[in-house]
Amino acid sequence: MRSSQKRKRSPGAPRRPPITPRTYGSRPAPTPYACTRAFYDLEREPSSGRQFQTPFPTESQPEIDDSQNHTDDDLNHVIAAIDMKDYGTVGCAYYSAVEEKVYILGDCHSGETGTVEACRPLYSYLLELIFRVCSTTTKISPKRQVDVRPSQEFSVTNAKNRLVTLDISSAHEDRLRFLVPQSGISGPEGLDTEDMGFTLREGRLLHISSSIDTDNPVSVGCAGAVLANLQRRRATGKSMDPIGPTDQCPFLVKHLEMLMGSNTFQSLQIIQSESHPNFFNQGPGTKSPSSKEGLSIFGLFQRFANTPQGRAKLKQIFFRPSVDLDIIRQRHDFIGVFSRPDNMGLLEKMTKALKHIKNLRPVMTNLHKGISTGSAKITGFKTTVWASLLAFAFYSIDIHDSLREASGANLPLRAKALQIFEAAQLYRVGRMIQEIVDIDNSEEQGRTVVKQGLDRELDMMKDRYDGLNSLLKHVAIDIAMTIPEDMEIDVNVIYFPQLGFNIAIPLNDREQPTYSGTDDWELVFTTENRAYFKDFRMRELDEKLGDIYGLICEKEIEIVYDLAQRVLQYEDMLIEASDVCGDLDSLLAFTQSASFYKLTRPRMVPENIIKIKSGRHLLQEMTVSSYVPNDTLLFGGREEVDHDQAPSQAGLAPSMILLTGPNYSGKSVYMKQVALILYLAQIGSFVPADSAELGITDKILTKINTQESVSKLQSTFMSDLQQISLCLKQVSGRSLVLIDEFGKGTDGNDGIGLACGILDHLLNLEDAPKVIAATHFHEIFEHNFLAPRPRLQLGHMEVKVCDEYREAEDQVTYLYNFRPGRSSKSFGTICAAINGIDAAIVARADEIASLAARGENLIAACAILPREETTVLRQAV
Ligand SMILES: Nc1ncnc2c1ncn2[C@@H]1O[C@H](COP(=O)(O)OP(=O)(O)OP(=O)(O)O)[C@@H](O)[C@H]1O
Repeated sequence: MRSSQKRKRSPGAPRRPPITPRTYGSRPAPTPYACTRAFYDLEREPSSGRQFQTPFPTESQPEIDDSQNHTDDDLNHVIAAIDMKDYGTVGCAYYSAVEEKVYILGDCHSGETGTVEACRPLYSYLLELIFRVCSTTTKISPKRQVDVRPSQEFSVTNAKNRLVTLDISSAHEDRLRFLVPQSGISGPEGLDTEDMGFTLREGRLLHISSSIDTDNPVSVGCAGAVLANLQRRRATGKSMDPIGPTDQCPFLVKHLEMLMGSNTFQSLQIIQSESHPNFFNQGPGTKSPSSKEGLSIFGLFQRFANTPQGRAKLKQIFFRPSVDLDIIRQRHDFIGVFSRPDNMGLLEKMTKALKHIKNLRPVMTNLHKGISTGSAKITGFKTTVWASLLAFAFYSIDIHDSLREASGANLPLRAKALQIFEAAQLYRVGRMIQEIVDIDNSEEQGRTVVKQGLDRELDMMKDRYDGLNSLLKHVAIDIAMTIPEDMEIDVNVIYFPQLGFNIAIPLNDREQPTYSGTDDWELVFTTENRAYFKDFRMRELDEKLGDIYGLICEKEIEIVYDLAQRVLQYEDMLIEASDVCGDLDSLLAFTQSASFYKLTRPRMVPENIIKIKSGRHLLQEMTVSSYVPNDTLLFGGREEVDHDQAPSQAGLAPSMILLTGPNYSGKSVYMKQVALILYLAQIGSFVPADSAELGITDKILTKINTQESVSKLQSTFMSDLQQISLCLKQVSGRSLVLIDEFGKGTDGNDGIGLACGILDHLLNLEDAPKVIAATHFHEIFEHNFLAPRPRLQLGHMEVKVCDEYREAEDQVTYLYNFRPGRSSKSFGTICAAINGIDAAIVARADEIASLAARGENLIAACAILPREETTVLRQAV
């Protein structure tokens, strides 16, 4: 607080002193997780009754003396490694000793970025998942042991080094030598791989890439950590029995399997993060390069989520489509209920309320921190804490009331939310805060201010403090009067908490006070441009009022601390309520999307079927003026099919649609549209179609859109092969496989052969997956490489062709209708013309294509020189 006086001038307005925050309370901040990396050793109950011992040295348990022989207990081990990168991606891999197999999960995203805390549910989810898998396969309940390992064990480079040393990677070594020939070396048979210009390591790495998707760096790092652990165990095993046969050594790895990959997410544009256009745009404290959601299906839905926890939940749902019919139906029911016209008002009320709701997890952490530390920043936070809590209580009551009112709602989530909101005592928490905290003043002053009328003593102190303004003004005038009249000096009287009252006099050019007062003035301290003195008046004020500000703060801290303790009694319930707001928000986002994008409820059925009427592609339909919807019918598996369901061709029960059609006719869009409809249905959303009848699909496997990257070792064709190899390894009768133009990156005959081989294999599987494939290899049909069969349906995307297309403006009209049967042409040259390729080049391409079609000698034809060149040559001769 300060009062300023200039000699012979009117006094300036006094102002309050800056707030000095203080530390108060003694409650320690919650300890964050000690680390982000952990091992989980899940050992099933030993059959011999031997005591469980951890192979890892931990504080509580010394390293075991594993001097006993390896028994069946070794086979009971499942070793899982989990890691989180600081931008919210969790990876996981585990080893099953009984199967001698390492499973690698695809990288998962917590939905929230930046904190270990945010990933906690995902950690637990993954762990529970593994735990459940282990228990159900053996029907024995596992025990767990956790160990924390150094980060180097989780590095991707180390992981790759370990993966290439596995026996499985060397199985095809004899073939690897032909994969990457060095330029200039032709690569005759018998040459060593190193002679061929690529190392054995690279070759093995390529082979490994056909089993696992190395675009999941966190999970691949975890696999490395699991392998490191197994290596240590084997070392112990060898030391026990140094001459024992190695194949009897436990903890061998003979198989690798990737459980889910990121490829499908990218190729279907489900979730796509784009790097921030400004690479250096990384705000303070940002731990990773910033990214934003690009054009994606998730982006279309995310815009309807209002809370941070709702957005996080939505992302989790998008990353984890369900195969549980009950879960899917419950979500569909929820959307159905809140899409009803009589519930529209409630939907609006809830979404409005959700806009004011914050995620209480960080709010509660700040409440703890504010109580234990109380730096200036934290004091600022506290204001937000109370405002957020009050808003939460207030608006959650609105949501609670709307849920209660909702008609026709027999929904588990509604029941759960009502129960949680009631248990959270929202009224009580809200009233407590409202009675004590002066929210407006707190925000203005950047600290928690207690309301007037709550504590008499505090009110009196505040009155006295407020009266200081006029008191300081008068004192400043008094002092100014004692300064000689010829000196024009600014005199201020300033109150600093802890330092008390001081006279402030400006410094001159020589950094000396412009006035030093009378004998009783004592210089206390100087700053850059002022000197501060105490005289008898200041000492008197110090004595009478000096502690007042400190006393006010202390009293307020006491009251607020007490309030915080009372609120923290409801912490768990409030956090649950905040989480359930996220659940509601995510499903309400689905509900709003359903009405905004005109989605309909799919009928989820137990049969292995995809039956879509007038399906659409959500992203594509936004980019074209009029989108043409299409139907789809596919049956997977081996079960008997109700042939009435099939289209006009009686008895046809296709598990595969093989699409042909000109370039640009909509083949890729069609196949992606089917996959997306299925995907949306299985995350619990309504779908873009007039109607859809869908059976549960366990995986969507894709060979679409090769992503070329300089950081990748593979060529385009190799990458295609690896994608298809991953598909074939993971496919089941319940899967949907999309194959877009496989085999185009190599010699035509090889490509056709490989494509036919793969399609034939998929059709012949007893438990056949549902497949949509697109190809430009018309030779497949012309030479009958794929025998017709009921499981195979040929289809094409319709186009209207003008015979004299060279002259006509619109040579090909794309109708984008899916039609049964095959198309005979690719119209590649017309596409080239449409896309701006020079007319002369297109004409020449047409000429060569028609010669080839007539079976004429292309060499002779190409040897004919153009007329101008012939003339020039004649003249030269
Ligand atoms: N059903 C549709 N309705 C309207 N426009 C469509 C439809 N399907 C596709 N398109 C348009 O056609 C374009 C090309 O589609 P798509 O990439 O699927 O063709 P394609 O047959 O796979 O081509 P290519 O064989 O060259 O890969 C799309 O970008 C879109 O603009």
